[in-house]
Amino acid sequence: MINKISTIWRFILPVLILLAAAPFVLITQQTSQQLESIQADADEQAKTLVSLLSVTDELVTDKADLSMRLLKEQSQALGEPAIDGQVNTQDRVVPNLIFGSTPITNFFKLVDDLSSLVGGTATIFVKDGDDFVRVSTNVLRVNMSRATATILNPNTKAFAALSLGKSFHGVVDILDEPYITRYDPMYDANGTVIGAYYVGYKVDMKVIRDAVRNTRQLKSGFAMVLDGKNKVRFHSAHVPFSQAERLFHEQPEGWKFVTEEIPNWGFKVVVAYPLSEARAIGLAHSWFIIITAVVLGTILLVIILWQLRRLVVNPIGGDPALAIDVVKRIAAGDLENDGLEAKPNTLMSNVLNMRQKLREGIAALRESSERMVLSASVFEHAHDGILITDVDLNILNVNPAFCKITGYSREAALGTHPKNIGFVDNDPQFFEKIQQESEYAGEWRGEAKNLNNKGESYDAWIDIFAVRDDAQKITNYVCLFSDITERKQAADEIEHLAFYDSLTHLANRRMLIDRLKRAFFSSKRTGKDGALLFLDLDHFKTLNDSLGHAVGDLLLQQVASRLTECLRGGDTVARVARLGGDEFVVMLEDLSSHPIEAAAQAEAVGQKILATLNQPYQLATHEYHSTVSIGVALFGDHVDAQDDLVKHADIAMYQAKRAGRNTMRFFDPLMQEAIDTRADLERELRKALDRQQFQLYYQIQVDQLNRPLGAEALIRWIHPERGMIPPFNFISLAEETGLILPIGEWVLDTACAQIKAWQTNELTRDLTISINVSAKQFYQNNFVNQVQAAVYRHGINPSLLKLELTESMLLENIEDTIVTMTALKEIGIRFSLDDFGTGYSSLQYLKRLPLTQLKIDQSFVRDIVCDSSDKAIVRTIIAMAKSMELEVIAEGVETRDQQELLLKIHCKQFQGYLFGKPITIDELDASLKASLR
Ligand SMILES: Nc1nc2c(ncn2[C@@H]2O[C@H](COP(=O)(O)O[C@H]3[C@@H](O)[C@H](n4cnc5c(=O)[nH]c(N)nc54)O[C@@H]3COP(=O)(O)O)[C@@H](O)[C@H]2O)c(=O)[nH]1
Repeated sequence: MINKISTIWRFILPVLILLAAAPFVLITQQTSQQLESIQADADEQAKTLVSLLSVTDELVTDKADLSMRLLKEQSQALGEPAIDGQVNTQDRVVPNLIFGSTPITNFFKLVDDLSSLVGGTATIFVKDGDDFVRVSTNVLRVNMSRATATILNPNTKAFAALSLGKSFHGVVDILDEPYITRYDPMYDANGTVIGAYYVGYKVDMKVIRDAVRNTRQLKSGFAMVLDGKNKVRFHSAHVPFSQAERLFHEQPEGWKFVTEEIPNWGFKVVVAYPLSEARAIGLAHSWFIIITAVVLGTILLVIILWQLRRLVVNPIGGDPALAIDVVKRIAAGDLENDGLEAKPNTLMSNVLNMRQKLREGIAALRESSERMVLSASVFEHAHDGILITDVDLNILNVNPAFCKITGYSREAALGTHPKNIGFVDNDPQFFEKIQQESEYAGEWRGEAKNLNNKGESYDAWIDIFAVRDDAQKITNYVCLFSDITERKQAADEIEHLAFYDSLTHLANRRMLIDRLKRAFFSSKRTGKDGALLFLDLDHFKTLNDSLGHAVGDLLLQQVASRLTECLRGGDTVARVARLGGDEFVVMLEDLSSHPIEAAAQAEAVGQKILATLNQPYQLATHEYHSTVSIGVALFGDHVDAQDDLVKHADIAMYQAKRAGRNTMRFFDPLMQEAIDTRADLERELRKALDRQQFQLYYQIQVDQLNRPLGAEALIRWIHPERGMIPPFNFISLAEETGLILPIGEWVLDTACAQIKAWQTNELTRDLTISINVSAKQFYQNNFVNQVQAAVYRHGINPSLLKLELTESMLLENIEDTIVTMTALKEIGIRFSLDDFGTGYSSLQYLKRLPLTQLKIDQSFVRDIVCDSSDKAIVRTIIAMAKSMELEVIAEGVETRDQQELLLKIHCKQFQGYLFGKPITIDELDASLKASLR
């Protein structure tokens, strides 16, 4: 229905109906008004005609009254009326009426005088029996003779009144002419009616007749005057008499008759008109109103339509009923797309948009609710534990699997922090890190050790991710986890079986090869060497054969555990494997990049193993003594395949067997020789300190005018057989063996003693001594105390002692370095940064070190004259030192050209062969004496 009739039409239709009905109502009303008006007009016409007659009546009646009075007065002037016998008149015998003595019959003077005086007619009647007979009259017959002896028509009202002794006043038709008459009874002296007086005036009907004749009611309507016998006396001229008479008598329905009675006369005035004409006139009158109403109505309708469209339909964007229908359907939950379209930016378009959005929203909600139901189901039934926290990691919800895995009830978990219920027990800072990192990553997964509610540890696979709101702000964390303890154990077991020896639980050959691959790769990347030690127990077969395999197995197990034990906590990374039988392999990584040093490190480990495995074994009830032969191959022995390295070590092991067992051999003979030499050197070095074979040489340091500033103390080993051994040949060995600590202490003490000696001489008391400090020495816990003790012991000015440190050693642990240097600086000790320019010092770090001096490495000085890049580096170092307010000393200055160039670029301190090689103190003192004098 709504679709069939639009709201506009539903609005317009009643208006149109009203507009259409209005003319009918108007016509009806107008016609009815017109009919009433015509009716009133007819009434008015009738009344006017009546009043005309009434006026005539009044005028004539007054005249008749006056005439009657005069007639009586004049009669009575003659005397009292009486009857005196009879008299004959016109052949009729009638009582003889006399006034006084005057007979009245045929006495005409009274009546004629009256007529001549006031007009009209007059008559005196005598009563004869019941009749009233005219005895004196000036009323004429048709033949113009006086109408004496005629009687008053007994059928008239006048006769009836007189018979009763009453007067009569009214219109009487006399000879078809209307007369206004007055009849008064005449009494004799006894009061008996003996006769009657009459006066009458013929009514002049001309005026009335003319008025009636000219009367026209509407077009066909007319007026007429009827007498008391309903005889038409006058009628409108435009209507024939017969028609007027017929219409009056027939009184047809289509005609309206208005009748007015004329009192006294018995006449009536009738105004008649056809109703059809009245209606036609009403209709004619209504046309203007109808047309006006239709025009105004149409204009009104157009305005209403225009405004309706402008104010309602256009903003709505369609039929309002349609919009209401759509809204109702939306309210009822019907959001189906019915293909409706609307102009943009209208209510309808917005409603349709809203419906579209609602539909999409509900679809999304439905989908999300389905997902939520699914999620809830997953949450409840998941085998993995799930916990949800707020942004501060307070637990908001946990699932049943959580309770099953952790043993904590839901109530116990809610509101608490995961770490309070044993999550990631292996990393106390874990959740802080997660929170810090989640801003960027938002997701973390991996293995962790958790504790259950009984405090038992279990392996968990944890997957944590952050949930963010629309503004990408983290609102929650969700943690999914599973207990992988059993899985891990099974995997570990499988791995163990695949990669480990079941008897000793050491790595097997497969594992060894795999680790070797990685170690090779790492060695190539870092440049650090590695070694493989191939171990074979001596005479193991004999043990097996004599005491049985079970005892043999016991030995193997104890060897394995001793190997593991003795290699734990060493300086190098060591991994132990059993290849089978009595063969073991030890892999060493991160050895020195220097082959000899690497070999020495490997040799040291080998020696340790030999010593460890040499200890007696308790094999069940048997005490047993075993030895081992070890073959060593270095990664640097030009092998690419891991198997080759194992073979090399195996070959070396056989060499050890051939050498008498219970010993170690290197695969490379040269290496073996170097190792042997080194071993000798170490033994010698250990004795050297006790035997005072060390001596300090001093190399002078000068200013820009070649004046002595001090000297660098450089150690020399004066070997009784090998002669003077330079520091290059033994310092690194001393560092590796730890002998550098007593050696360094000796250097410090000797240098302080020398400063003290110089302090006693005025010429040398301001000279400084620089000593080289190795990393091991510097990072001793008591190094600061050591220096301080030496300074106090010798009572020297600490500012004359300069410690030379290298960049690489300082940066090993910058924070500890700063602490140590600062403590020494507080004592008054000064620092020189040795070999400057060869390391990768960051300015940022250098700024934090309390340095006094930068020592430009001799490698830059060597070619400074011919190599522009060296010159640029040195210039930069000098500029940088200046900006940091540090002194600069150039070492290795051998030529005058080098010095001059360095002077030009503002280097003011020098050390090198140009000024003097390292020499004994005696030589230096002699030289100083000469130059300072
Ligand atoms: N921990 C300790 N280390 C020490 C000690 N004494 C020395 N050393 C370290 O040995 C390095 C080598 O010293 P050395 O062989 O004595 O060489 C020094 C000079 O002889 C040499 N030099 C000096 N001037 C010249 C030159 O003009 N030409 C040239 N070819 N060589 C020259 O330079 C070495 C001094 O170097 P530096 O120490 O960097 O100033 C030595 O570098 C120390 O690391 C010790 O007691 N303890």
